[in-house]
Amino acid sequence: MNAPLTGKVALVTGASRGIGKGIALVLAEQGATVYITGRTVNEGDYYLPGTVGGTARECDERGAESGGRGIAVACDHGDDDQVAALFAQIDKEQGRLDILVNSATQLSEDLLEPKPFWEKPLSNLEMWRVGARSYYVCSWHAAKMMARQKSGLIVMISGYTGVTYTYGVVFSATKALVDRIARDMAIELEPYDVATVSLWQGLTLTEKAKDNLAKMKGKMTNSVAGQTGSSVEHPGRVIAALATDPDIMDRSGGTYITAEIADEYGVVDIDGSRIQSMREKRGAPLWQPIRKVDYRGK
Ligand SMILES: NC(=O)c1ccc[n+]([C@@H]2O[C@H](COP(=O)([O-])OP(=O)(O)OC[C@H]3O[C@@H](n4cnc5c(N)ncnc54)[C@H](O)[C@@H]3O)[C@@H](O)[C@H]2O)c1
Repeated sequence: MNAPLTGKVALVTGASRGIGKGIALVLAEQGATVYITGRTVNEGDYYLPGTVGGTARECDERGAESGGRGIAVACDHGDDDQVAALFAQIDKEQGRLDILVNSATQLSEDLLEPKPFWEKPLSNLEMWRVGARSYYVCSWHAAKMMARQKSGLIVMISGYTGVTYTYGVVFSATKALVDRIARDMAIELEPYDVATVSLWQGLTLTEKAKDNLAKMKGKMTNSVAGQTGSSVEHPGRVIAALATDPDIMDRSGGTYITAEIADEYGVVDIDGSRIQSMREKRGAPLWQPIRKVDYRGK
């Protein structure tokens, strides 16, 4: 029963499907109690696949040996009151929070349409509301609990798009913003031994990504060409390694390429394969994530 994350409490936002779901499953398998959010209200079959209840059930199954489990909470991350209620619930039920993974992002339907920004609707700014602002709001709540307990890890799921042009102006700016939020939060959280990191995730074979790749067949954009992609669980394995690293504070405030940090921890994908970083694969030296630096006034 003594798994690496036994006794730890985690929250993974946007985990009814996609990367959030993959991360939740790994954290539960490694022993954590994982709160899972998504907007889906499960009327009828609570455990419907593709809903928060469905992920919670899979977490229970994956945590059968380690004592890990999933707790589903319907929460729209665009609604501050719902998010406040979520954190009040975690505090009441667990009294602590060890890991926050910000993953919920409301991608626009026209994300892949190659139109300039002024020809896309202003509603695309939803990606800032649920994808950047929402990362800040959850981190704000989590920081209160983590500073109180003097430990914790806050993870931003970000991407190379923080420094590259990918899928247009709004999407790229979303990732640049969350990278920067993680860097500055780290400075203020350092006295409390709470770490923040932003992870540049490469192509990940979510349900949606597989669908998009099928649609794009034969007309691959520069941003995805040549990538093989990882499973949705690979980033979860990396986050579990970060969460159990006794020297995690040395990394706090940094932006890391998930594939590169996986190599540092000896983490492989579920099929045993090593995931290659896009930077390595395509020799793109300008894609420099910023590792931990103290840039205060320097
Ligand atoms: N898939 C990739 O290849 C890839 C690569 C790099 C980075 N990322 C990043 O990973 C993160 C997750 O992306 P994904 O590919 O898993 O997306 P996805 O669309 O498959 O999953 C998004 C999840 O967020 C939830 N969500 C969306 N809006 C919400 C809201 N308002 N409230 C609560 N939950 C909400 C959805 O229900 C879903 O569970 C995003 O930040 C994305 O930019 C993805």
